[in-house]
Amino acid sequence: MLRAICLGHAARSQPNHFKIEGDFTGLKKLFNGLNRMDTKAFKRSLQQSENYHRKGFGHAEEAASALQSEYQSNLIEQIRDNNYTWQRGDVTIRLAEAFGFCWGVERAVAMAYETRQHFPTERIWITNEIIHNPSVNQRLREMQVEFIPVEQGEKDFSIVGVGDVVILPAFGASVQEMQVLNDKGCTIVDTTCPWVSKVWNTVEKHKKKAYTSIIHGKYNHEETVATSSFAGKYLIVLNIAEADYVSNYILNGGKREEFMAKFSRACSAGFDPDTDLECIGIANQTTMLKSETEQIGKLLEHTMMKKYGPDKLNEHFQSFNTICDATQERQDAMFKLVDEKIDLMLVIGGFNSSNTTHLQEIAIERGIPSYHIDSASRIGSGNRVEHKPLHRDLEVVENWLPDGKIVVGVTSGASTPDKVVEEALEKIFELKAAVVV
Ligand SMILES: C/C(=C\COP(=O)(O)OP(=O)(O)O)CO
Ligand code: SF4
Repeated sequence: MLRAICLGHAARSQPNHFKIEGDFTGLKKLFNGLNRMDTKAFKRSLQQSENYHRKGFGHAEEAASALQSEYQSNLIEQIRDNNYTWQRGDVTIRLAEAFGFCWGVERAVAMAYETRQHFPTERIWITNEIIHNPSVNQRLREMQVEFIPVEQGEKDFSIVGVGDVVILPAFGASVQEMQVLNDKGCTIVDTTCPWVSKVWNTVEKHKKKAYTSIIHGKYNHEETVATSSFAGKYLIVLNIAEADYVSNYILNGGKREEFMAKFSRACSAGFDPDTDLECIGIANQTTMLKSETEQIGKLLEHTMMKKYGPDKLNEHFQSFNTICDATQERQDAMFKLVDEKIDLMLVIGGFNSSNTTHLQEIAIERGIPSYHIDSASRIGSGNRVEHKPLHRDLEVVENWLPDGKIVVGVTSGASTPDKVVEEALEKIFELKAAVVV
């Protein structure tokens, strides 16, 4: 119940001489709701527009065959059929049982190819990388799909003309970007993976109940930028350490300025940690480390239970697991692979690929020497590799392949074509053969 308390005669000359006391939650929810655009309604109306496409253009077969010839690999098919094992000379390859292109990536890239075929002469744009793989993005450039230019950190949409076609990548796009493109009257081809849209639905549910979405993800990752644009109040936590900091603030309070400095780029406008963490819902970027997402969910559930009591938990906490199946399968396969006797691990995928980086993390946690490369060109002659150690810049390592017989564990991220994996394996076979000579 709300109570208006008069602050007394002296305060009457001031505009707010009444202090409101009581349970503000309902009122705050109402203001937040009024302040924000109805993103759900916007999306629904966009989907009904004749300028909006998310189901391809009837060229699925041609697109599938282009993908097959450009990205598939016979060698990798053979290794799959040979119980994920291959031996040549001194090298035994052990391939993870789930790796490479996921369903959502194949779907998005195929749609981009279909778009080119369907609009052979129109100018086609993409709002950012379609997926985090350099060779696939390069292929789109070669097909004259242009990337929206970025000026001083801001995308410049003024370059897009009325009749142009704009592809939204597999990560999706922010609701503001969609609105700009829709207002311009462009043809929008939406390749957003449905698993990503599922996360948007989750934060919409939080928003409807005026819960703050706690998003486990990277605040500047394209998917999380899009997801947070559909949220009401939100706070993005990168890892368990940040979640722990938030939990501690909820339970014990803390320095507001320090909190705001820490999350300045990772929270919604006007976020107030003292009032916006009373009711929270959990969501996550689809490609985070599954175990960490679960840990964060449990930690915040316990936090809210401790603060409000078990019987009030449902009023203050909501959680839906939005890690996608492909991410789970690739991480589970990696956990299986690192249990084997492996001399070194090769992790192949874009350096900005979140799911690939998490595969690398699993190998490193087990103490296996692990090399993250984005293409076969990183493997040089003379037994050297240029790779990206976790959270560090590129490094060159000499003599990375040990002498004698070796077992190499191999995995690749959800955005890595099998062809790239094959090229890397061929380089390893070549190097080891040269060492023997
Ligand atoms: C498109 C997409 C996943 C495909 O792998 P990506 O490597 O492109 O993306 P991410 O792991 O999120 O950095 C978003 O779920
Ligand atoms: S990793 Fe998951 S969410 Fe991302 S594109 Fe693939 S299937 Fe979709």
